[in-house]
Amino acid sequence: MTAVSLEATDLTLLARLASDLSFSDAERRAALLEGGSRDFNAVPGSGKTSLLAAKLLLLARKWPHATKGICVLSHTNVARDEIVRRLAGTHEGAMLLGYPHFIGTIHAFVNQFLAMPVLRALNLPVDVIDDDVFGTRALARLKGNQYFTLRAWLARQANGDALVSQLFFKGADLTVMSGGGDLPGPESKSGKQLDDIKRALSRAGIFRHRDMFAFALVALQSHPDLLDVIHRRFPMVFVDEMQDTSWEQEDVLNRLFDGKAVMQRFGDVDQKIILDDDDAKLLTFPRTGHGTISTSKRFGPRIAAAVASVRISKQPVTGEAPDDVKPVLLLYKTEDVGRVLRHFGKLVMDRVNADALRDGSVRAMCTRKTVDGAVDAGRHLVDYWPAYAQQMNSGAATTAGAFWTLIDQSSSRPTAETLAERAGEVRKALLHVLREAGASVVTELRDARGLLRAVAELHGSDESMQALIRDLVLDAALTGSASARQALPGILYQRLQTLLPVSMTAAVFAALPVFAQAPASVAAQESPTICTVVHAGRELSFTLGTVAIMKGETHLASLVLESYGGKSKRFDLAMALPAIAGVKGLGKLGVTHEGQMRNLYVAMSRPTKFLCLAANAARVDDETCARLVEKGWEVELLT
Ligand SMILES: Nc1ncnc2c1ncn2[C@@H]1O[C@H](COP(=O)(O)OP(=O)(O)OP(=O)(O)O)[C@@H](O)[C@H]1O
Repeated sequence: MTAVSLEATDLTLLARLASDLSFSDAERRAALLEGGSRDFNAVPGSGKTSLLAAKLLLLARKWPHATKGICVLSHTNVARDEIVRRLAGTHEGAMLLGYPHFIGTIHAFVNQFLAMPVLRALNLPVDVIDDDVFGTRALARLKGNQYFTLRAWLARQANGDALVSQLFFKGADLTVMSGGGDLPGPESKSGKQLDDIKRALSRAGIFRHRDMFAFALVALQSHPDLLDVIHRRFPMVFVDEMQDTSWEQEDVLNRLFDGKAVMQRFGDVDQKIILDDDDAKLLTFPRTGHGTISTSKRFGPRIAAAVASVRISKQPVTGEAPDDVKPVLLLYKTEDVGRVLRHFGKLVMDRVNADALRDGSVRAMCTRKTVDGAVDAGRHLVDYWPAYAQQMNSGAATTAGAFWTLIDQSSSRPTAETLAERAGEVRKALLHVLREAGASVVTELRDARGLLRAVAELHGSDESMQALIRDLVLDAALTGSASARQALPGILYQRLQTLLPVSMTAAVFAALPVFAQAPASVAAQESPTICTVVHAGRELSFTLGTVAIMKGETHLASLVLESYGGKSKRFDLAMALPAIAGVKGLGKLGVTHEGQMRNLYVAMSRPTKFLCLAANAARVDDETCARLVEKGWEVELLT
């Protein structure tokens, strides 16, 4: 190995190279000075990425090799860009931005050094590597006549579409598997047809991201010398956001570098919220003897204490930032759930001045977009902000009620002049339905004008669609009464069936949110992801979304909305609040409950200044509220 070590005297340079950051504590100094392979588990807001960038700046100054480089791997382009931004600011750092070094995502690294060369050798073209494109193309291919048997089999499965759209290659023998569930036996006719779809799309150059890790294993098996070439090229390897690494990815990295190069991995195992990895038990981060960074530069002691109380590993979290705003527990009655976001906006404006708001972000987060459960609100984002449903329809401009509004206009007997307009409204209504049902015929449609053409392209004729539109425009009996409206989803299911996903049953179709009546609280023009509040002569707009989307962010003020775990059958904040208040610990948790706590841990650790938790008043007891107040919280009932 020809790695480079840093010494204590090197650290003095950081006052010049990274003057906005402080590394004076023993934990950060140990991480900077570590010269061997080691993991570092660090709390939210500890500055993992900037610490790594600072370390790289120091290493760059001492790097002696012309043909060997440092390899820096992240999961997201955001983390990569943050590292590059810091390095580009100094002459020393800029030297790491080109050959022989590599700074990029794990995917980019695996593609460049392993998968692409092997795909070329196998004569497989690469047109697109994208999970969504693959899914759309796989479902479109399934419509072909030759897949009749497979369609019949899929129609009997609850997860038919997911099985087809998530086909991937696993291992060096390129076994076809699916992220959507177990496939039928490889010797069965359906199994062979699924295999056929996957391999046909590969020949057309259409892949999913995880396929690249299987091709990486092919590369290593067919060219074992590659192992030596790569670890000799990169004697030092740094991995950021290690908790988001799947076993497929870690396995490739271990084969390449473990025991051969200095490998230092940074992350926070308690922030692992993406749990779709069957092999998660094999993951090794953080390894025994790992280093720790327990102080957060993002938030102060009260937020730190709350964050620590839901940390699954039970390791301490210390908040070093100022602590001048009390956290708030906002309680709401079930009927007031739709007012929570706007009230939070007022709380923020009461506590933070306009200048500070200009420089920092305000966000509202919920673990769940939507979830079933016959329990009181708030279960998910749509309970708090019904317009969010539009966001979930992958760009479809559907609000609950939009379908009925469009259909209503067409049911009042049209005159000849308005006939074309009415047909247009019905086309839009049908587009909403088909989008929400996940019909592949509309995935590439930008608006309803192309609907007939798309249907004609798929089926050779648009006659039945034309007839349906005509009937909906002219036949008031289909839409004109309450009983007709009740029957309409069933009729549409029959008449649209050849366009619907094979696995869609009549019951699932009739329960699509598009057929729900508009809740009175949804203003037609409400944005799906932005809440705007006017209060005391000021206006504040803030974004709402899932915790998964906002992980890694730093906010000025964050609202964490209670959510329901469909499988766990428990509300996350109802579970966590007694622990946050210090009434009792979290106790023994199942896997799904732990997942809920990890999401809360990520969400509650975003703000620098103001943390607000919102929960249904009926689920929080008096003792919890009283103990929170003792700990310096405000508890407010939304009235
Ligand atoms: N060494 C440091 N000295 C002073 N401030 C720091 C330091 N490191 C980070 N910060 C500040 O702390 C905040 C959080 O940093 P950052 O987002 O990099 O943390 P993180 O470890 O990536 O957090 P998370 O794991 O929650 O995504 C930022 O505002 C950043 O400017």
